[in-house]
Amino acid sequence: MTSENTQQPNPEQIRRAPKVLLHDHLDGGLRPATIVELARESGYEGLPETDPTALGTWFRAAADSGSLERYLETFAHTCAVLQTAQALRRVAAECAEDLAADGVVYAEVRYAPEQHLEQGLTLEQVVEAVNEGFREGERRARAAGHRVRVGALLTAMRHAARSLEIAELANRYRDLGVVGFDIAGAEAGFPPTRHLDAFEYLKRENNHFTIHAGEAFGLPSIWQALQWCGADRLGHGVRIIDDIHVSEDGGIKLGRLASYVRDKRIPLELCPTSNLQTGAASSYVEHPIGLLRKLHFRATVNTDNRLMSGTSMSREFEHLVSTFGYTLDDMQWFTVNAMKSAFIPFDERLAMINDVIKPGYAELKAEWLFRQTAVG
Ligand SMILES: O=c1[nH]cnc2c1ncn2[C@@H]1O[C@H](CO)[C@@H](O)[C@H]1O
Ligand SMILES: [Zn+2]
Repeated sequence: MTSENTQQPNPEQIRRAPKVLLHDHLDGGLRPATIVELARESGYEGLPETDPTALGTWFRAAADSGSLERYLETFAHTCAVLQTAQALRRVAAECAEDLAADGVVYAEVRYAPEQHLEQGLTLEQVVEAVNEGFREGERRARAAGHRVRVGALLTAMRHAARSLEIAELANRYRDLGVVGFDIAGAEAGFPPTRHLDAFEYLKRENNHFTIHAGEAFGLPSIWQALQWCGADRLGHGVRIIDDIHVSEDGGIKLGRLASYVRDKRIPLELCPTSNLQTGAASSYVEHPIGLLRKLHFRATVNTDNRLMSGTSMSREFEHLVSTFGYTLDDMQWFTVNAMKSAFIPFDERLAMINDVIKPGYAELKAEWLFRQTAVG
């Protein structure tokens, strides 16, 4: 007699399972049909395709380039149609709705306010429009029978010079819909220490931040993000694998940095599909998440960019379940890891774990007890 716990969840169970998402870009998750409509309304003529299905395919193919720099070029089109408060509100609302429909119960969604100023919005207007959109999306999700809570992370672009200003913005909107700060963009040539003043400011304010590090560039980037900048979490951090040595007899030795990351329970915001597109990993089976999970790193599963990567939280888990044979218990482990690592207060994280996540998995795990056996 085996219990359902040891079995792999099917796609429908994966979708219903409560999931927590820490690394998702607002400008990387638009619905293709919405991009087409927004481009038409705003007169943007640069779209490579105007049929939504073809456009979705174009984004996935263009992002599947083997290089982070080329992956990032595709964001020119999504940012181009996100220049008004109305567009930002709409896309944020749809984001919350889509996540909720996919079974996400808590999400931190990031975007760079400085990329939405081309038509005269102020930084504050950008943040307020996105916040209103998230609240609207949460309400619509609830009306459709789903519950989701979405917090915003404000991103500063690492090649630009506005990080202190964006950090101050994140601090001003703290407890008003913004839960933290991030830096993103091309990694090679733009070390996080360029933005030390922003990180030091946030630390003095007792605020939270994550840093994209260890995606396109390796250990020095992770080391700087943690030991110079003081990041609470690592955006990707997947290259920590370079400091984990597996010998031929299967023995495993962690270097000093990998030990630190594991010992200090530094959350890794892993994004498997995105990594395959940018060349940070070559296949799901070779993706470091398998080993990092075995070694009990604080690993979490994320989408990065649902549009460019043609993915969702459920799809990421489907790949992991079929590649590594993960069970509902593994899914719960990743989900609890993510909830523990969120930037909302401890009591709220604990309540999400105890009152939402664990009961949700218990319910799914108990289903086999009530299965119907054949009659006659
Ligand atoms: O995986 C990534 N690595 C680094 N930067 C990224 C990634 N995905 C998106 N962005 C960048 O973050 C900006 C704000 O959301 C996006 O416009 C994109 O340039
Ligand atoms: Zn990212």
